[in-house]
Amino acid sequence: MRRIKIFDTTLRDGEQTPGVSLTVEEKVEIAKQLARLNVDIIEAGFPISSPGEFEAVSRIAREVEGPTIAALARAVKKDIDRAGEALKDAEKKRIHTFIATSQIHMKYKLRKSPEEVRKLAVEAVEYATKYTDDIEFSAEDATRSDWDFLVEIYEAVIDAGATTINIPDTVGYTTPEEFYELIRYLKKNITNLNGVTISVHCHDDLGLAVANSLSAIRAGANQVEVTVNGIGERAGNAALEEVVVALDTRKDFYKVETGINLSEIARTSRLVAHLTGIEVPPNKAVVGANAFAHESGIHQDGVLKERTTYEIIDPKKLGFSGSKIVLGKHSGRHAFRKKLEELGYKLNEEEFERAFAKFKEVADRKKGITDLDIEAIIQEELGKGREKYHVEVLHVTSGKISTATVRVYWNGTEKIEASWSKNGPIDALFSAINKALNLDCRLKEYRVTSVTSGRDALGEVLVRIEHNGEIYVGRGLSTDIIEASAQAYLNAVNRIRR
Ligand SMILES: CC(=O)SCCNC(=O)CCNC(=O)[C@H](O)C(C)(C)COP(=O)(O)OP(=O)(O)OC[C@H]1O[C@@H](n2cnc3c(N)ncnc32)[C@H](O)[C@@H]1OP(=O)(O)O
Ligand SMILES: CC(C)C(=O)C(=O)O
Ligand SMILES: [Mg+2]
Repeated sequence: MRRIKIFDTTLRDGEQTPGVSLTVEEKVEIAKQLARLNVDIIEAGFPISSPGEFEAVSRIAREVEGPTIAALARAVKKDIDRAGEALKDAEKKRIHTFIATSQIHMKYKLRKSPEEVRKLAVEAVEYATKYTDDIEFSAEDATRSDWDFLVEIYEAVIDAGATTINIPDTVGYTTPEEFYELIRYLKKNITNLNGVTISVHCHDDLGLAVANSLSAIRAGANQVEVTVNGIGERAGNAALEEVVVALDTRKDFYKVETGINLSEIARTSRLVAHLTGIEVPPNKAVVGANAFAHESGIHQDGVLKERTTYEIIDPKKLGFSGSKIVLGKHSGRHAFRKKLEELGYKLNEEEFERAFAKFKEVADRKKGITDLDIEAIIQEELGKGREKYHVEVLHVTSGKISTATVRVYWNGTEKIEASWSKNGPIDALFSAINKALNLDCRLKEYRVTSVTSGRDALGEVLVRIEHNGEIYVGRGLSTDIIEASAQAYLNAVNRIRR
């Protein structure tokens, strides 16, 4: 099978993500992880850009074993010197030099003619041979450049010593079909390609970076430049994990392979998200929190019976713990039953149906159903009809000292009133209930969640109380948080005094 080289530019283009700046230590840590992931080339940075960047590239060159270490340089001697010096100690080193070739860039940014640009490119590559024989040349903004000018400049830099020619879609402008044609065109028309690596570098401005990279591979490119989690300038670069996992999953179609150690993908993604501060969106392919999560009943049923019904990638193969079944309003009985089994509940059919109906009712109002919610539903359903105590909140004041007065009913008719003052209204409320019931228990957890939005939002209160060493869960739901708290507390108390 044709081998595709993975050129990781997380530490160079990825660090160009607005708001991201990695310390030397952080860059070294990511580089070591990239080596464990087994990328072929690590673009460690752009040494001329700052002393810290120079130091980071030098440290990576010295400390990271395995991949080739690359450094970026404009087609400028002082940039190439800094890159060459920073790479000095690398076992395998590459200088990556570039210059823009599109009319827009040459005319407005560089203010140079195509002839001058070609000359600078050739001189840069020749100069870089002073430091290494592994030289990559990029024609920046290639996809908006004249195709025949590209052929001319790539031929010239290959003659000058370039061993990799990179075709960047710098502004994410191309499409899979057009990029395919461009790569074919270059392969057909560049006359001195013998053994030279064809690389692509795609940006995601139109959301096509991965598709364009895959299309280029089909057209014959044998190196892809990617970043972990797809971070990078503007909308980012082609995501390493998406390209690599697509090639692996659709090996039947692409018929190529990479050297990536797939089981390191989850760890690498988490490390890069953590150190850059750029969180992975939940719906992101391959590494998003939802990439292997199933919420709807039909899918959950399928996955529980046979994972591959709704999963084309095995999450464990990428270093994730496995698929997730997330309970929500779209879930069905199979998933609900599985969750009850996991939580250790054994319900008869009638209890199960009642609990399931209640679960659907709650899920309609609430975004995320947690294990605690399920526990509360089950306890409430199993205890239905056996509620001994009810509470009425008569009065609550809130201030420096808060006071609550409650009336607690039992056995339908008996009632007692009690008041208590404490620092906060909820504390006063729970103490008043304890007093009315002559109860000794401690509040271990108190949670309020808004289950709907707007001014009349329903608040759900969940309490865990401890009594004689046992934990009891209670749940209350109301538009009034005080009311919901009292209900939740009594709900737990009813379990104690069943
Ligand atoms: C598509 C890409 O991702 S390219 C990489 C982009 N990454 C970065 O720019 C990050 C690091 N960059 C930097 O730290 C700085 O821009 C430096 C150190 C490279 C240069 O800084 P400065 O000398 O202050 O120049 P500045 O960045 O303002 O302008 C860029 C200059 O380089 C020129 N230039 C841009 N690309 C190239 C190139 N590939 N080859 C030669 N010259 C170039 C520009 O025309 C401009 O020249 P001018 O000063 O004669 O007008
Ligand atoms: C330096 C080059 C390869 C680049 O990042 C781009 O063109 O996007
Ligand atoms: Mg780029």
